[in-house]
Amino acid sequence: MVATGRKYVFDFDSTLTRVEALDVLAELTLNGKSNKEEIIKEIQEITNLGIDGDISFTESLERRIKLLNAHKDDLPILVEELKTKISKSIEANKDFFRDYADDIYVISCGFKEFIDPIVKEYNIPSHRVYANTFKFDEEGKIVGFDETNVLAMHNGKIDCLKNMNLDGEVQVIGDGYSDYVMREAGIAHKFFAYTENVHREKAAKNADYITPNLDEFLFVNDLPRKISYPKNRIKMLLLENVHPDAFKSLSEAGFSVETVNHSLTEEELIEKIKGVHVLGIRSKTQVTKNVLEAANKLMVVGAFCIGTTQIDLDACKAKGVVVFNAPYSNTRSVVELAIGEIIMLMRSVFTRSTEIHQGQWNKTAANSREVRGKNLGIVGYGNIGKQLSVLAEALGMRVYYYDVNDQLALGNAVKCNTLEDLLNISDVVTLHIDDNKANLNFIGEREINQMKNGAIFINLARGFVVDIPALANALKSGKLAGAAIDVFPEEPRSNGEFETELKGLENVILTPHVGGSTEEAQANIADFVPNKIMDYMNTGNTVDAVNFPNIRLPKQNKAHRFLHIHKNVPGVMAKVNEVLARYELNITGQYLSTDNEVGYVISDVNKEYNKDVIKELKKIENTIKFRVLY
Ligand SMILES: NC(=O)c1ccc[n+]([C@@H]2O[C@H](COP(=O)([O-])OP(=O)(O)OC[C@H]3O[C@@H](n4cnc5c(N)ncnc54)[C@H](O)[C@@H]3O)[C@@H](O)[C@H]2O)c1
Ligand SMILES: O=C(O)CC[C@@H](O)C(=O)O
Repeated sequence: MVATGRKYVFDFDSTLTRVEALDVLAELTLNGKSNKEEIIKEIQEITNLGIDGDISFTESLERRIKLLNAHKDDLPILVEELKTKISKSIEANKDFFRDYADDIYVISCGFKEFIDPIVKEYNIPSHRVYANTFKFDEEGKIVGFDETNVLAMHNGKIDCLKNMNLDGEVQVIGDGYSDYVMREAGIAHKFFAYTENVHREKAAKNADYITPNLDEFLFVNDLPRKISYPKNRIKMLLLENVHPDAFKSLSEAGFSVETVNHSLTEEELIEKIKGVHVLGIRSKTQVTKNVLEAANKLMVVGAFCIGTTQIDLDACKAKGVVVFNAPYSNTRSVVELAIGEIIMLMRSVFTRSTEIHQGQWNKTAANSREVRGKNLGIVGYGNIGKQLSVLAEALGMRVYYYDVNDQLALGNAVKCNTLEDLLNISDVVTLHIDDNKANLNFIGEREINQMKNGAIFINLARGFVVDIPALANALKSGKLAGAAIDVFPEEPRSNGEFETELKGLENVILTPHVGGSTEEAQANIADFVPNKIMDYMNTGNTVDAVNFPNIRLPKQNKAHRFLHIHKNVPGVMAKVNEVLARYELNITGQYLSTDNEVGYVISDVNKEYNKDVIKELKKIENTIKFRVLY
C-alpha cells in the first residue's frame, strides 16, 4: 500500500489538462484577427522552447504574454473551456484526488487565476497550488506577471519545491523538462513523465518512469484506481494493413497498439505473439495451434474480415481466446463488384478493352449480351448472396439460388433443390458459399460440365473451393465464355509477384482478393471489430463471438466483475460458487453461458473482497482463463 507521507506533485498544463492553458487563451483573445494562426503558432513554439528548457522560462513567459493581448474578462471563459479539457484518465480517477487530497500539490509555471478554480473541483485548495500570478493594468488588461515569484524564473520549480519543505517521498508527475529538474536537483524522489497528452522526448528520457496516463501511475504505485489493469499494458498487434481507423480508436482508448502492413509467417508470428493480448488479422495470417501455444497472453483474435478459417477456432476456444469477425461490413462491396463483373463479362468489355490497349479497334456485337432477362445462379444464399439477389433482380435478371441450408427467397428468386439444377439453368454462376474446409474443390470438372455451354463463372468466395486447372481447361475449350476470379487457392502474404494458370485467358477478370477492399468496407470493419474487442476487454461481453458462448452483460455497477472461463465439465460452477461463498462475497449478478466445450461464468460482486479469492478461483480444476474487471 501507500508509503506513509508520500506526496504527489502534479504539473498542470498538458498533465492535469490535455492542453496548454495559454494556447487556449490565445485562441480566445486572438479570435477574429487575420494573423491569429501565425501568432498561435508562435506562442506554441515559445511554449515548447520554455518547456524543454531551450530558452529561459522568464523569457518564454514575457514573450507569450505580450503576444496574448489578454484581458481579465477572458479568464472566466478560459476556465470554462479548460474544465472541458481535463485529461481523460485524471477525470476518470477523480476519487484518487478526493481520497488523497491532503497529499496532492500542484506546481505549475502557469497562473493561479485559471488553475485554482479548475483544481478546486479536484479537492486541491488554493494553498496547495503553487503557480504564477498575472499583473493587470487599470483597465484589466494582462500586462505582465509577478516577477518576484520563483516560478517566473528559470528552473523556478526547484526553488518552489525546496521552499515547500515537504516530508516523505515526493513524486513529481509532469510532462516537461521543468518538472524533471526537481528530481535532478534531488528535491523530488521520483519523476514520472506523463505522456497522456504529449510525449516530450527530453522529459521521457530523464524520467524514472514513463506513465502514459494516471491509471498506469496509480497501478505502479499500487494506489486505488478506476480500472483494474491499465489499458496501456494491454498489447494489440494489428497485421495485414488493417484500416488506420482501427489503430486510431484502439490507441485513443488507451491500448498499446502495433501495426504491421502485411501478414506474418507462422514462424514470424510465433516470435511476435509473445506478450500480445489482442491479435488483429485479415484473411492471410494463419493462427495455428503452434502460434497459439506461443501466445502466452492472448485473449482475443479479431478477424478484420468475414472469413475465419485461417484461425484454428477450436484451439482458440480451448485456450479461452475469443474470436470476433466482421460478418456484414464488406458484403455490399462484394455485391457491387459481382454486379459490375457480371455486366463486364456479359459484354466482353475486358476483351474489347485489351484489344484497344494493344492498338486494335474491334467494334462488334459478337459475344456481347445484356444481363436483362438472363438467369443468374447464386450458390450460397447468405449475407452476400441475398444482397446480390436483390440488386440483380433490379437489373432485370432472373435469380436462382442454391444453399445447403434452408434460406428464404427474396423477391422473385427461385430456390433450386440441387446444385446441378442451378448449374443447368444459369447463364451466370456466382459463388458465395462460406469458407469452411468441406467446400474444398466444390466446383470441379464435373460441376463445370453441368453448366450451360458459354456460361459465365464468378468466384468471390474462397480460392480453394474451385479446381483451378479444371476451370482453366473449361475457359480454354470455350465451355465457359468468361470468368471473374478474385480469390485463389494460394495467395501471397504481401503484394508482389503472382502466377496463376488463368493468366492471359480471354474474357477472364482476375483481381487480387479485393472483393471487400473498398474504403467504405475497410472503414466499416475498422469500426465494427475494435468495438467488439473493446467491449470484451472492458466488460466481458462476447456478443457476436465466432467461437465462444455469446453473452450480453449488463453494465457493471459499483461491482467487481470476475470472468471465469472453464472447460464445460460437471461441477465447475458449484466450485466457483463454493469459493465465492467461502469468502463471503455478495454476488450482485451472475451470468453463465456454455457450449459443448467451454463454460463462461461472470460474477459481479460487491466492492470489497479478500484478494485471496482470486488465487482460489484460478486454482479451480478445469479453469482455462480468469480475470477481474472493475
Ligand atoms: N472476395 C472477398 O474479398 C470477400 C469478401 C467478403 C466475403 N468473402 C467470402 O464470401 C463468402 C460468402 O460470404 P457471406 O458473408 O455471404 O457468408 P454467409 O455465411 O453469410 O453465407 C454463406 C452461405 O453459403 C452457404 N453454403 C456453405 N456451403 C455451401 C455449399 N457447399 N453449397 C451451398 N451453399 C453453401 C451457407 O449455408 C450460407 O448460407 C465467404 O466465403 C467469404 O469468406 C469474400
Ligand atoms: O480483406 C480481406 O483480407 C478478406 C476479405 C474477405 O475474404 C473476407 O473474408 O471478408
